[in-house]
Amino acid sequence: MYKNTLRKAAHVWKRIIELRLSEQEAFMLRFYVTFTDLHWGMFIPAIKGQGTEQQQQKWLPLAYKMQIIGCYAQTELGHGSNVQGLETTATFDRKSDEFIINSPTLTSRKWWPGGLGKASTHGVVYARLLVDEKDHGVNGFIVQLQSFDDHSPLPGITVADIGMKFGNGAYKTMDNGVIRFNHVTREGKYVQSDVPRQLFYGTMVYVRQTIVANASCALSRAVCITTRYSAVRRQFGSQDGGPETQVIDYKTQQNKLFPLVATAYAYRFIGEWLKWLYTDATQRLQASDFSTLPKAHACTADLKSLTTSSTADAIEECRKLCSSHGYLCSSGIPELFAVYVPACTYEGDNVVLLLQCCSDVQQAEDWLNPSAILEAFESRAARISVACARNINKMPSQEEGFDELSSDLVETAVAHCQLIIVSKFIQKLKQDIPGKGVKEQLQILCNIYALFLLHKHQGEFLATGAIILKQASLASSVLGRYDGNVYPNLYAKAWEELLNDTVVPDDYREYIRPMLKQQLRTARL
Ligand SMILES: Cc1cc2nc3c(=O)[nH]c(=O)nc-3n(C[C@H](O)[C@H](O)[C@H](O)COP(=O)(O)OP(=O)(O)OC[C@H]3O[C@@H](n4cnc5c(N)ncnc54)[C@H](O)[C@@H]3O)c2cc1C
Repeated sequence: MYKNTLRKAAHVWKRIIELRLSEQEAFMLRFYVTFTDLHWGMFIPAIKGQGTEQQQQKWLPLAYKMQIIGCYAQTELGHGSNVQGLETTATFDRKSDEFIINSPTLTSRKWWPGGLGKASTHGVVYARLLVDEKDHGVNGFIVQLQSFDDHSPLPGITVADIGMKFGNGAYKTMDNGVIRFNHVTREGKYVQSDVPRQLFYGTMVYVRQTIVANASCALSRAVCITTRYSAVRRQFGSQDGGPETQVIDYKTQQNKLFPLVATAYAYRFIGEWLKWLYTDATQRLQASDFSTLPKAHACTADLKSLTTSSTADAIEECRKLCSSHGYLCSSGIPELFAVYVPACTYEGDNVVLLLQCCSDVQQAEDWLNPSAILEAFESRAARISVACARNINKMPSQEEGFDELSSDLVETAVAHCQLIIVSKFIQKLKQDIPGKGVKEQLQILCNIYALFLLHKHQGEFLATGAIILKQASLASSVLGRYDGNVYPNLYAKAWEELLNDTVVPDDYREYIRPMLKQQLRTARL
């Protein structure tokens, strides 16, 4: 799969040059090829957004012509969301006038950057800048990773692919990588950057607004597949040998599908608005006006979180709406889901982003009181049931009422079942439960369950902004080890990856080298 991606990337690049495509046209063509995603999607924007003029003049022409391939190396084995916790160091050595890049611990090794494992020759590496033992915090450094002669890692660098990922193809076609720097040096002179700190946020705003736009694309594909199939699929309802009912005519199907179709449109418009917001903020930045940047930053972070979470859920919902056939890879939905779902994690974990943007959201403490939980579930179930019953009574007959309001009935049933489960859980906790500490743990689990539902159906509850983490299955996983020895095992497991049998990918000579070595005079880029 990786070889095939390299082949496609090389071909796409050839066509971009032959057809003399503009940046926008080239973007559309590359959209379907993941291997160079990070080069164009993060490496170049990081240099454009954070580099000094001198740095841009040096690196951008090389990057635009793909004479270097870059990645964005921020996340480490031990830290993702907490960027301030990064451990990689860049120590300025006055004697040699160099930065020495080092991974002092196992957890400091870069872990995840797309394109790092095999393809990239360079990376924007985020590291703590140490000058005369003073820590200047996390800064970006352009570091050469592979030799231009044979693509082997430069001295002091250990680099590999991190291993198989979720899905059938999806991100398995990308060499997300791990890298260890052992006192790596490069020539360079330390110059205090004159680029305003705020521009760092400008890069994030750019990347996140493209993610929001992509949410609409992914969701549109899912609802398009589902809507067409729902019109073709027929189940039940045949009268006198006539055709069965199209499943799109069932209210329950409509109730789930139509809001998703509407959402795809809503996301498209919000994506366009964010693009405008970004362009406006960029123009102002050029005039050293930073006034709109905080708003643009908050909006893109918040909307990135909201749109990617709901799109991932929506694609899965579409799979269910296509039922068994949606589970087949040939439906296109499983692959779409596998490609899409990490958007909830990369460029900022969605929960963490929401926490950043909604600091005034109410806390969950009040809901830890069982009677408050029960009251809320009871009143919600009662309100929905009464409303539903009233609406059914307004119909000419009960049968027609049940048919027309089937979605409401499903909602009522769900609310009622959830009330039963929560109340039984609470009831159980009033009894004696043997085993030291077992009751306390069950109490926590009960709260988690109830608060998860409160959060999921917050529109119905008019509830709080409490955030609940879903529990993942931990069985036979390097993450869920009984001994907690996660990092060494995660790290060791990566080296079992087939792609890591050779340091330089087998296909380097065929695809990467020709791309890096070519002279691209005809390109408009
Ligand atoms: C497909 C893919 C591609 C990627 N590409 C790149 C790349 O090119 N370059 C790169 O540098 N990185 C990349 N990443 C890494 C990505 O940026 C990180 O995964 C992301 O920042 C989240 O960090 P983490 O995975 O370490 O999660 P963690 O931060 O460890 O989060 C674990 C859990 O803790 C929760 N949590 C964390 N902090 C808080 C808090 N303060 N309050 C409440 N809950 C919290 C989170 O919500 C989450 O549920 C990629 C990841 C993926 C999946």
